Order: sequence, then structure tokens, then C-alpha cells
Amino acid sequence: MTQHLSQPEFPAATVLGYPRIGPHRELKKAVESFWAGRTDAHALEATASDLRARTRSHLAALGLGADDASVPLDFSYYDQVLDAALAIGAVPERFTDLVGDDGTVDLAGYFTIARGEGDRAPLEMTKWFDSNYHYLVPEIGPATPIRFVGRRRVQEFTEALNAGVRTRPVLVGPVTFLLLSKAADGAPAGFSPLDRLDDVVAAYAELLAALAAAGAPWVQLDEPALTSDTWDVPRDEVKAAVARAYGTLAAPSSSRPALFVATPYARLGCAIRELAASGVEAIGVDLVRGSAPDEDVAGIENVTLVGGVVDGHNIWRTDLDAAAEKLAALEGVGAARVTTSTSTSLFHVPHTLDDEPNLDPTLKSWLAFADEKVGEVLALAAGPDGAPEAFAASREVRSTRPTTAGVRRPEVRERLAALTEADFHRAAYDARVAAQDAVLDLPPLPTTTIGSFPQTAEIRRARAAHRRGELTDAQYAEEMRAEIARVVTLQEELGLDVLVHGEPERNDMVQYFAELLDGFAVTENGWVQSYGSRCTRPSILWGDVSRPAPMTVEWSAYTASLTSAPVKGMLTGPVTILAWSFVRDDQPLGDTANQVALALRDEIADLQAAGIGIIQVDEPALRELLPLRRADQQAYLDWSVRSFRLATSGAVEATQVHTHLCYSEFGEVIEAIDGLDADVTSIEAARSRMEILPDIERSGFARGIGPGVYDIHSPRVPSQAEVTELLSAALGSVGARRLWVNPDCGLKTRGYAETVDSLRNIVAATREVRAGLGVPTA
Ligand code: MET
Ligand SMILES: [Zn+2]
Repeated sequence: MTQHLSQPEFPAATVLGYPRIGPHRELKKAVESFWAGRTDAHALEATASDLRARTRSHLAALGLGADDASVPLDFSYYDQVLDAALAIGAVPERFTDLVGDDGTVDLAGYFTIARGEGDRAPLEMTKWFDSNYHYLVPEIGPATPIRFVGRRRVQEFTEALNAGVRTRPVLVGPVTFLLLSKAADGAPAGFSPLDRLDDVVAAYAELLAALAAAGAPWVQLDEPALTSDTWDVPRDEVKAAVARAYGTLAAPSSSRPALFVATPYARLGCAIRELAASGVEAIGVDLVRGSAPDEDVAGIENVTLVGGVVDGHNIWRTDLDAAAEKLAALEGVGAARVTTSTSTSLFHVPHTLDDEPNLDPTLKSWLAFADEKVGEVLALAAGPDGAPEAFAASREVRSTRPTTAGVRRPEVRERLAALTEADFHRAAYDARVAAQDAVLDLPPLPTTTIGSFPQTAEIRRARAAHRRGELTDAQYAEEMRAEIARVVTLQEELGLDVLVHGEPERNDMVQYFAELLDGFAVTENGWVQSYGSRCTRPSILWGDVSRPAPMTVEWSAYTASLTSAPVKGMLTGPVTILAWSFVRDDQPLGDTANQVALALRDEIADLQAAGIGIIQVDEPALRELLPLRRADQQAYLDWSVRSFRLATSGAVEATQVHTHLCYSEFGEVIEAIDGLDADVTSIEAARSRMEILPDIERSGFARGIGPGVYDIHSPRVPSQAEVTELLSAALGSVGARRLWVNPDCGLKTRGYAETVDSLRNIVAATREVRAGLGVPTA
């Protein structure tokens, strides 16, 4: 008898995953205390075990079945992709010494691979699909060891079972794992990590068997990569890999668990055929971003379709009637069964609204965080007759939200409606260059920074004291001004050409603006994991956006009063403000972006009037929201670029508009970057050793550009010689006329000692390179 005939049914209601960091960031604190040497591995493991216990009993208390694989087991100390790599022993060569005789890596070694150590670079970090979560990129080569070694998930399963909860272990699926990997250094040309599919599948088969032997009826394999068609690997090869991987993993066998393959973040599209044919027992589809398959899928009659109808990626209360309709449509596909779940893991949203006593009650009634979403899934599984109160509450929100004050502000709407094409265009670039050259008087290869300077303990203390009311507004402003003065003096001493104020007053580059704009709310405890132990607290953009008063002018004007050097004003762009907030779901994102843009446009006008001649509008998240399907990308780039232009095109010719982007997939969005029409663009480049230069050259990008020469993600100080080399390379592709000199990104996470040494080397290297150009050095 094969396993898939005797397995239990897939649970009627579940979630794809749950926040892992702890309701009060317990895991973050425990991990950081371990890193600091304050606690040992045993203490960290004990905290992690307590947290897992809390999560599973909490989810069971909320109503998920305790014994039927309803409760996902998705704990991670740092990152789920790193966990998958280590479960199959895929450790890059430079970390081989961390591997024990049995092929495993202990906790200290795990964090070393995640964070690097001395000259050993960590695994590269990059964005997880279109979210603000960052995963670690595995490095796979022809000789990378791949075999099942890591039993952590098995032990966690047993731990839960012993405590009376039969969980559903969650793993990154093998195809997604390899698509997210990069070829290890030294791999031959033409090698693709996917070439190692059979080895990875063999290791996964053993891991699955171990989980089944421990008593797991179901295992969840996350395959979000199948929803994207932007991989280097052709679509047909991805489909063939799915068929091959799941043909093996889901082959009839009495020693494997039933398999649930989840495909969050977008529409699954055609790979559903390969999955359905492979013999997997359940397939999860994202019905928030995607839709039910609209063609016949052979084999679907043997599969449970798990409808992801509760948005795991945003915080709005679900329209339960609409969700129920989507589930009904999914019924029409002809699967053996349809069950209810979230569209993605809930780790993108905060734990619970119960921790937000001060949130406006009306707004709160429109929201659902992770715990509330569990309730929604259960209500949908019960249906309107089984959960009449939940459906009634959802209808109530639907009817009152649109007419609540602040959701639609006539003055904002009228201003948007009155925009004309001219509002999206500045004067021609050449005219701007002439006007700017006339007023700015900058040397060739001007040096600057990206905005923030190190956030010292004193700054943080002052901000916290101000928040608690222990510092008056005036006292707080005094402290910030003192810090700005210090940063200005430092920059003058270092000899930087364009100065910044250092952003001491900003807790976060998005939240700072969210707190000053109408239409936003901020949470007290709404933490979500960004990477590793790092969490952010996204703001909630719930209503029409407008700017009651200038937001940055006072700080920038004060800065300018301290120096005769040009000062660069600093704003966060509309796309990044949207990407790093929870954004209203009741109108197109482009409309919301334009509202934010108009507020920024007014801010730029005020900065200009205050004498600030250079203004940087940061858009580090431009690449992040890029849709996972090529067909959807152009529309996104159109509205995102337009919103930036709306924000900046009110600037007069003589005002130099800068933008900053930190991810180096420059080539992918180069046309959009060009479309921003900024006078100067700074981008991350040092970390990738100027990999972007050929892209810049090829694209014919013709405006000012500052490829970063200092990797600010590491405490390492780049030497003068190193910076000179990077600059010479950049000079070769960009030319002296357009090249700017700057770090990869802001300096707020760095310490002062290394920052000062690095900037000193950067200025010295710039002078060396300028001297070689035969132009004056100071
Ligand atoms: C993530 S991009 C950061 C830009 C910001 N101006 C800073 O310097 O911190
Ligand atoms: Zn940056």
C-alpha cells in the first residue's frame, strides 16, 4: 500500500507560516546576546525551544488543529534558505573548517556563514521575492558537498510531538533552493546550480523520510520560485526540474510523508501541471496575487488545492465574502478537495493587534495581523453559517472604511486630478547641467556620502528619551543640532565636497516621514523580520496622504547655516515609502505613490526656497517591488518612475536632484533608473567590485553617477589603494565629467572609527585620481 492512499487529509484550515522572531522579539534578543558572548549556545537553544513551544501552543489555542499537521513548523535561527543549505551540507569551501565529522555545522558556525568573519565574506544577502525580507544566497558548484546531514527540523518535529502537537515541518523546496542559489566561485562557465538537482533531491528524499519516520504525516515544501518567470534558467527547464524533482520525491512510497507544495507570491501558472502530475498530495496557490487555474489540469482530481485567500503579505482585514468566492472558484478546478490557507507565510506581518493598545480603534478594526489572520482562515473554513460573527464584522468594515474621514480627502484628489503631463518633466538635462555648474562650483569627481552618519548610542538615547517625554522638543532639537554640527565639522575636516546633515533625527528613513505625513499610522510593536535578527516596524498607509508641514527643512537649513560647502537635502522617495510600509489595498499603488510624490514635491519646493541646492531622493526599493512575472513589470516601472518624476520635477534647473539605489541589479532596471531623470544617481557597487560598470556603459546612461567605493555592510576599512583602483575602473567607463565618489549606502550602521578612516581614504584616493587627470586637487 502506498503512503498517499493511507495518509490523513490535509487540514481544512492552516497558515503557510508564522512570525518567527517572537511577539516581543525574543529570538532577536537571544541571538544577539549569543553573538555578544553574553550567553552560550545552550541558553540560545533553550530560548528557541521555548519560543517554538509558545508558537505551537498559541496557534493551537487560536484554533488550528494540534494533531493534524495544521500547525506549521518553520522556526529558523536566521534564515530558511541557509537552513536548507545546511540541512543538505551545502557549505561553501571557505567555511569547510566549520563542518564537523558528521557534515553538520554548529550554531556558532551557522552564524559565521550568515554574517562572515574577518576576511571571510558571509553568504550574499538578497531580497526574498517581492518582499522586504532578505535571504542568504547559497553557493553551489560542481563539487559542493550535497547530502542529507542536518537533522534540526526532525528534532524540532519530535520536540513538538513529545509536547503533544503534531506539526507540519516547512522546508524551502529543492527547485526554489537551486534557483535562489548562485554558482560557486570557480564553477566552470555554463554551470548552473540547477545542474545539481538530482543530488539535492536525493538529500531531500532522505530528509523527508526522516521526518516521516519521526511521525510527520505532512511536510510543506515552499516553491515560490515557480511563480516567477524571471530566472536566468528558461521556463521549460524550470518545469522539467519540477517534474524531475517531484517525480522522485512524490513517487509512491511507504516511507515518505504526504507532500504539500506551496507556491506563494504570485500566480503559479503552468508549473501546476508538472506538480499535479508528479503525485504530490497538495498544492498551495496564492489567490491574493494570483488566481485559480483557468484551464484543465490533468491529475488535479488526485490533489488537494490549498487556496491562499488570506493575504500573508499585508495587514488589511480580509473581505471574507470575496475570499469565500475565490475558494468557490477554486472548487471549480476539479481538485479532490479545496482547503483554506494564507497566500504566503505570515512572517511578513506582525504578531498580533492585541499588542497595539494605542492604535486608533477604527483603523484597528480594519486590520488583521498574524493572529487575526489565523482567525480569518478558520472563519473561512467554517463558512458564513459556521462563523457568522466574523463574516458580519468583515462586511461592516467593507461598508464603513471607504467613507471614514481621511480615507479620501477631496483636496488631495482634486490636486491629483488636475495634474498634467508637464508636471512630470524637468527642463532638458543639458540646460540643468549648465545651470547647476554655474551655482555649485564642484571639482571633478565630487565626493559625498549617502546621507546617514553613524547612529551613536547617545542619539538613540536622546530619541528614546524624547519619545518617553523625558526630553522636551526643544531639548531634543538642541541635541540633534549638536550632532549635526559635529557631523558637519567632521565632513569639513575630511574634505568632502557635498555635505549632509547625517540624519540623526531619523529612526528609520520611511517611518520618519510616515510620522510627519497625514494618512499614515505607526505601530508600537508591529515588528517584522527583515533579515537575521534585524526587524523593522513598517508604518500603515491607510488614507489619502498629505503634508501638514515641512518635514526636513529646518534640519537642512540649519546644516547649511554652519558651512559654506554645498549641503544635500535628504528625502525618501515615494516607491520606497510604499515598499517599506503596509499600504492601503483599496486603490492602485500608483495612485497612492502619486499622493506621496506630491507631498515630497512640496518639500522639495520648501528646501529649494531655504537655499538647499542639492536634494537627494532615495529609492533603494525601486527594484524590490518589481513584479515576479515579466508581463507585469512594465506597468510597475511606469507608475513607479512617474511617481518619482512627479516628486522631483518641480525642482528648478539649478537644483541638482540626486537619487540613491542600493541593490546592484542595476542592469535589470537600468531603463527605469534612466527614466527617473535624476541629475546624479548613486548606487551600490563596492560590494560587487564594480560589477555594474559594463551595464552602465552598455546602457548609454548619460547623467551623473556615483558607483559606491565603500562596502558599508562590513566594518572593514577600504584602503586608499583599493579605492583608487575602483575609481580608476569607474573612470574608464564613466569618464571624469560624470563620476561621483561615494560609499555604497548610508553609514548609520557603522561605527565612527571605521567611518572616519574609510572616508579619509576615499578623499585621499579621489585626490590621487584627480591629480592623474591633471586638475587641481583641492
Ligand atoms: C537604504 S538606502 C539609505 C539611504 C539613506 N539616505 C541613508 O543614508 O541611510
Ligand atoms: Zn542605500
